[in-house]
Amino acid sequence: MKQIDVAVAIMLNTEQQVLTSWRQLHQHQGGLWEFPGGKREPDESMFDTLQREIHEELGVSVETAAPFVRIEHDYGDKQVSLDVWLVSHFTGEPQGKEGQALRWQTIDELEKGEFPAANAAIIEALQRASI
Ligand SMILES: Nc1nc2c([nH]c(=O)n2[C@H]2C[C@H](O)[C@@H](COP(=O)(O)OP(=O)(O)OP(=O)(O)O)O2)c(=O)[nH]1
Ligand SMILES: [Mg+2]
Repeated sequence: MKQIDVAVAIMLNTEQQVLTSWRQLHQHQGGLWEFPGGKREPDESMFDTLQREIHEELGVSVETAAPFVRIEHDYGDKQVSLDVWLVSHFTGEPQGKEGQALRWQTIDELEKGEFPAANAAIIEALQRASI
């Protein structure tokens, strides 16, 4: 089974809110909210992927991040391995560089039903960790 490696960013602002981004309808799992990120390219480390994707999607630079949790999920049409990072420092103001809507929410406000199924485990881990 071929798994797709995905780097995913939990970006927090000074009010302890997390950034979520809307997945456009044409994308896999479109019409749902996500934590920003994307697929690893050959020869990249997961941290390289994280920095590249966050720069492409939001126009900001990830300075420091720590691995938080890894989630494997089978959607039937695609198998993903989500490498989730807690981004402790970034520079710049996030903007939807690909036309996607962005919003900031507290961890308590995150609703599993608004995200792809794999994200339920991420949201549980965040709520348990009380970051
Ligand atoms: N970025 C992101 N992807 C997620 C999340 N949850 C989840 O199941 N996924 C899945 C959906 C996709 O199958 C895959 C990530 O793909 P992506 O569409 O972000 O990849 P990408 O940025 O490289 O986009 P593209 O070049 O293929 O358009 O992981 C999440 O919270 N964030
Ligand atoms: Mg993406």
